[in-house]
Amino acid sequence: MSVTGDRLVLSIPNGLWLTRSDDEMSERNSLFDEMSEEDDCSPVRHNSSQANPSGSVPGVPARRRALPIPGLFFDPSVLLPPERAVDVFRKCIDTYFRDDENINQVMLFGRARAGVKDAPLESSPVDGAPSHQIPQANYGLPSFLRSLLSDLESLLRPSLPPLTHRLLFPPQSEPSRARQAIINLYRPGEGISPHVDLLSRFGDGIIGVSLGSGCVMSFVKEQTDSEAGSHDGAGPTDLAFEKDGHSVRWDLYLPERSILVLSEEARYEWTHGIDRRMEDWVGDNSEEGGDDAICFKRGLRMSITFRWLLPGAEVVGGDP
Ligand SMILES: O=C(O)CCC(=O)C(=O)O
Ligand SMILES: [Fe+2]
Repeated sequence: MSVTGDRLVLSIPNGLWLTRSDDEMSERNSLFDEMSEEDDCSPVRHNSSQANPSGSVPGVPARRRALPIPGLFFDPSVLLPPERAVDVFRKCIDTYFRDDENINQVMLFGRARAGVKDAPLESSPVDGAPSHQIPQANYGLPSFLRSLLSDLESLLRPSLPPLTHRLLFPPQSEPSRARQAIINLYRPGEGISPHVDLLSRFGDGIIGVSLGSGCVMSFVKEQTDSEAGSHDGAGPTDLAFEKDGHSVRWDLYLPERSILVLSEEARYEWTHGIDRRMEDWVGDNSEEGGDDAICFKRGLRMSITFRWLLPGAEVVGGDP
């Protein structure tokens, strides 16, 4: 692990926990799982009621559109423009991952806004104000991530409830907050164990961007005895929904360039994780009730996740 200015770079051998020296050892942060065996899906289409000819267990096909989980926002039609996605992906690879294939995670820290005293002198004048008085959005993050956040702010505005949008992109009048960007790189076959993002470190309102390749993300919620009993046999009929006695699970396909927002119940009460697989079975775009699935082989995937650091948690990477 090394700290360079506002940048904390962690080198994590595949399959090991990201370990910390503080009390968060007991909570999950980012555990990458790697497949030990090669798996493959040769056919492009698959009927979910049949066995997968490659011999792997396809499970239920994942869903492609928003899940009925309060606080989870996902619109498959809201995508980063292709050139922006390629640009950010390349920039991250070149800057953080090119020289060491063992690095699969990088954390960066910034502020939603620099206060007057923190604002860098070189910020460009806006509305005629002297440059040293201009609060700068996402100060501390590299410029390509600041631009990405600005794109996300515009892209998400029409599809998010205003309060959720405000949670992610607070107005200038609100006190400055520390933001973390975590960049995860997944080679095909790798995943991340089901987890809830650290409760002691991160606040509400998480944005995740998928780049390079899609993958299925699974959401699981443990049920109380009364919930388990009351829904007996009456869960959603959607194929991507699974329920056993004690938990419910939804699988959502995140295509490359897509954007996921987790807040409230989705952030606090559901785990999210990515199974380690070489391919994903995804429901086709036909109307509800169709059980055809399409196999997507996983490629090199990068996710960029933006989260709020709780007060006091900023010290992790040094205060910008
Ligand atoms: O790769 C992703 O999209 C999720 C990453 C994640 O959940 C995390 O780093 O906490
Ligand atoms: Fe997470």
